[in-house]
This record gives sequence, structure tokens and C-alpha cells, in this order.
Amino acid sequence: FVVTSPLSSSSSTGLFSSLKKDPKVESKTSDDSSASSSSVPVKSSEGLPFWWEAVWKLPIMKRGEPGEAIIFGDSAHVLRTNIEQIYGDYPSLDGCPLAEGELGDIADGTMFIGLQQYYKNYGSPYKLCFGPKSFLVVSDPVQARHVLREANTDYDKGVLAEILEPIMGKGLIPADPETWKVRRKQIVPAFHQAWLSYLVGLFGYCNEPLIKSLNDIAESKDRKAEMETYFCSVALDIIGLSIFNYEFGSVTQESPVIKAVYSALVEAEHRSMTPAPYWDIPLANQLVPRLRKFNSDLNLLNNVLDELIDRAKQTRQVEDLEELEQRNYEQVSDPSLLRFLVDMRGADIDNKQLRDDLMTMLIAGHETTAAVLTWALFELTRHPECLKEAQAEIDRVVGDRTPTYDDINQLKYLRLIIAETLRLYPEPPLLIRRCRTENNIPAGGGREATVIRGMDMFIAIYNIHRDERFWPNPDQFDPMRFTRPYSNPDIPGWAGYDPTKWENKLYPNEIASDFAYLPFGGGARKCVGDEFAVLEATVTLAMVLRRFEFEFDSDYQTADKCSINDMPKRTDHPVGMRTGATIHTRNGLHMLVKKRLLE
Ligand code: HEM
Repeated sequence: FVVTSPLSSSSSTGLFSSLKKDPKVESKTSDDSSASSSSVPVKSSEGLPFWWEAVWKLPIMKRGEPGEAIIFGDSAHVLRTNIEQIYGDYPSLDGCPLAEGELGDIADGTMFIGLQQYYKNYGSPYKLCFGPKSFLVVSDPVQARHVLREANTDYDKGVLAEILEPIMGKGLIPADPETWKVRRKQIVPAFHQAWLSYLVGLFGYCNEPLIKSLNDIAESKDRKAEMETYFCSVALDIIGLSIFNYEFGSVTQESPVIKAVYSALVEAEHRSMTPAPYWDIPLANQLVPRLRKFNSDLNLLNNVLDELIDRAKQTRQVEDLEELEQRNYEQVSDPSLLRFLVDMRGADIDNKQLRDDLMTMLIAGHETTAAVLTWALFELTRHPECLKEAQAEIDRVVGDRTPTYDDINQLKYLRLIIAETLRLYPEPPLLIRRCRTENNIPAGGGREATVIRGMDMFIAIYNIHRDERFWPNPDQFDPMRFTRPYSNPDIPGWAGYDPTKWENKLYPNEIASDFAYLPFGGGARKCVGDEFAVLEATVTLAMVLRRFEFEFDSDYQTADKCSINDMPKRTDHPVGMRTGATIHTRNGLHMLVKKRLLE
């Protein structure tokens, strides 16, 4: 979930610098939305000195078997990549061009936008070096499908796992393949239908404090609300109650535990942006004030989770999986996912593993949903016609009731709004992988490439979602696009988008789009909380949009800023975009709130 950007210390000269302007590469304008793999031909290997291929191949011959340390392979690759760059006339034998451009394009906290510009110049995949690291950037559905589904066992979470391990331990996201296999099998059934149906009511309950707070704001003199913060709070309350039966109450109060959650999130984000893992240096955790604070917050959080786990274990009632899946949740005093995991027969999990699972869920399921709610409200406020249609649907289906599971099924337009928001603002915008063994990726709409063992990779979901070869008018907010089929015969191996393939599902998924739409990833490591998240976002939007109207707070729209209707990726945009683990606003979503006049 973390976008790594180990950029800040890399200089723009010297062996390990690769980002400089190349006058030979003609930049397309920033409005171009498709990439052309032919814009930068990969140099031919004909006429090469005999030693070049030997230099390139030598480190590969020395690489060990999957599962062994990969440091050598990785360093060797970087060295080669840098040699390729310095002696620019030699081809890249893995088939990928080396991206060159202004460092500022990706160093300002919006890395995914810089990567999109390189994609327009270089196609997919291209290679990027910063500091002592190099990454392959994949921006093609056929290639993404290959890495995530067909060759998924050849890849692991690499640098992401290294960053998250101190926080999430062996939770599902950073877990090594062996641990992951066991835990995934036990966690997936916990997201069963009876629980999800019950949760819809619980989501409604968690939204009540938000509705009350917005009511108070609407009645106040200035009517101002920073909605991103409110959505973060409601998402935290929902995760707390549904995953481990803990009431954060964060919409209405602050507490040391809530602060500790945010500290963990901020630290995960900070680490993702820091080139040198100084937290691994001996004694750093005792001496660096920032790390001392983080460790004490993490301890606090771990203690809370340990206590909840102990309590759940003390009251353990072992049941078979089938019995658990048929629980009548209306009569259960603790409906949490923790309870399910503890009660499952045969799942005698140690406390540390359970804590890692809970922490992972807390972090993975909180900011992501808050972000989709924030950007949905942002886009709906910019598109009043969509907002009106959504409100008419909510009035018709739900009215003043708390939504039920059946209601969510009928709120199709609202779900399309959520899907379209996730297309434009994927959370996270990049997936991270590391190659465990040499692998060839297919050309798709780009070029074939050989990925060597140890190579780090970004799968740039943001680029795929905003490419007009897969999504016509890609920057346009158009929820109804998911009702129209689309194909593009120019992309070999891409089956196109077929709306009939997600009938009876909650959202248009990666199967219907043949991996051109990946809001929840795809393949074996696909999000386990996808339906949970769509239900949660639909309930929250239904309850909020039924009762309130919003307008942008003009205090944030000053003369020196561009219009609210411009692309939020512009740095002078009043809302703006910034990458952390997810796409945040740069300046907050400042709104004026008004009660809705209902007939
Ligand atoms: C809108 C909300 C959400 C979005 C956009 C989202 C997105 C994603 C994506 C893209 C992945 C794949 C990561 C990868 O392949 O590297 C993922 C994995 C995961 N997500 Fe979500 N997620 C959301 C909500 C949730 C919720 C609510 C939960 C739990 C309650 C959750 C739990 C997880 C877990 C445990 C994984 C790791 C799965 C594995 O590796 O087996 N997510 N999510």
C-alpha cells in the first residue's frame, strides 16, 4: 500500500543518477492520455562489442535460487542499468528503455503523476533509476494480468514488505508467500455473506455521529467542514467496530489510541518516502526522537490489540466453518472479524499473528475507503448533474432509513460513482512487486521484457486507468462508462471491457475489464475487503448525500490558484493531490455544508 519514492537524496549527477533531460526524447503534451510504445525504440543489439552481452549476463549467472537472498541480483541489475545509461549507445538487453526526465516530476509527493508522464514518453514497461535503486514501471493491462495472475508466484511484495514489516509484521499485505498462503485461507471465509449483510447496518450506525456533526455544522454560522478528515474518522470507526469490536468514536473525540493509529499511518508513509532505512541502524530506535515516539505509539496500539485478542480467546467458542458462516449476527454480542478468526475450528493462531492481521486490516481498510469517499464528494460537487441523479436514486430506494443490503444492490448508480472515483483515484495508485525468479512479460500494448530476479516493479494502476486506449476520454468523470462495452483491437491480447461480466457483482471488476480496471488489484493477492469497502462507501454516501448539499469553500479558491474545475493534479489547485499510501488531497476538502430541502 505504500508508494516508495526513495528520491529525496539522489543527486542528479554521478553514477546513480538517471533522471535528466534527454533532448532526443520529444515529450508529448501533458494532455496526451495514451502512451505509445514505439515513441522510444529500444536500441538494437546488432554490432555490439562482444563483452557487452557478457557484462549484462554475468550477474544473472551468479544469482541463486528463489527464496535466497537477492541483494546481489538487485545490485547487479542496478549497476547494469547505470552502465546502460552512461554508455547510452548500448541497448538495454532486458528490452526496456531507461526513463529520463526532470527529477522534480516525481519528487514532489505526486510520484504517480510523474510516472504517467514518463509512460507517455516511453510506453510500457520502462525502467527508472533513483538513488541506488531501479524499478520497472508496468502500465499495461496484459502485462499487469501476467504479473498479478499468470506469473504471480514469481513475484512478491519486495520493498513494500520491507517497509511495512515493522508495523504489520506478517499480516496479509507484507506476508511472505508461505505465511500468506496459510493466513489468506483463514481470512477470506471471514468476509462471508451473512457478515457482510449484517455489516451494512453497522456501517449505518457508525455514520450516525457523522450525520449529527454535519447537522451541527449546517446550523452553525460559517457552515465549514473539512470533509477528508470527517471521512477518515468515520472509516476508522467502522474498521474498529467491525474488525475487532472496538469503539474508537473518532468522529466526535480524540484519544491517545486514535492518535497512535494516525502515528502508525504517518510513519508508514514517511518510511515509504525515505531513501535510507535509518530505523534499522542500531540504537536509532532509542535515540531518534521521531522513532521513540513512533515506537511508543505502536506499543500502545499493540497493547490495545493484545487485550482485545486475549478477551476474544478467553471467550472462545469453537465452531466449524459452515456453522460460523451461518451465524445469526443479529443475536451475536461480538460480530467482529476477530471473533470469527478466534472461533474457527482448527485455527489456533498465536497472538502475534492475529495482531499482525488486525493491524494490517486496520491500515489497509481505513485510509483507502476514506480516500474514495473524499474524491467521490469532490467529483460530485464538480458534477451537479451526477449528484442530482445519485440523490434521486437514494431518495427513491432508501429515503430516511438506514440502508440495508438489498438497498445497496438497488443503488446501482451510486456504486458506479464509487467505481468511477476509484478509476480516477486508485488507492493505491501503484502496486509494488519484486521478481523472485527470471520472468518474461508479454508485450500487450507495450513491449516484451525480461525481468531479472530481484528487480523491483511498480504496476502503475493510475496510468492504466487513465489511458485512452482502454478508457475513452479517460480524464472525464463519467460513471455511466461502466455500462458501455469497449474493445480495442490495437492491443494484442486485451479482451476489452464487457459490462455483462460483472452482472450480479457489486462493482465492475478486473475480470470485466481484462485487468484495465484494478481498483482492488487482481489475481491471488487481490484485496480481501473489496465488497466490504464498496458496501461501506455506498452506505456512507447514501446517508450523507440524502441529507446534505455541499459547495466548495471559496476561501480556498484564491485568485492565484487555478479553478476548482481544473485537474487536481495541478500544484496550484485549491484541493490538489498528494501521494502517501493512497491519493490524499494536498490542501484538504474544504466545503460549506447545507441541509438538503426534502419534499
Ligand atoms: C476502497 C477501499 C479499498 C481499496 C481501494 C483497496 C485496494 C486494495 C488493493 C489494490 C490491494 C492489492 C494490493 C497488492 O496487490 O499489492 C489490496 C489488498 C488488501 N486489502 Fe484492500 N482495499 C480497500 C479496502 C480494504 C478493506 C476495507 C480491507 C479490510 C477490511 C482491506 C484489506 C486488504 C488486505 C488484507 C489486502 C492484502 C490481500 C493479500 O495480499 O492477500 N482492503 N487492497
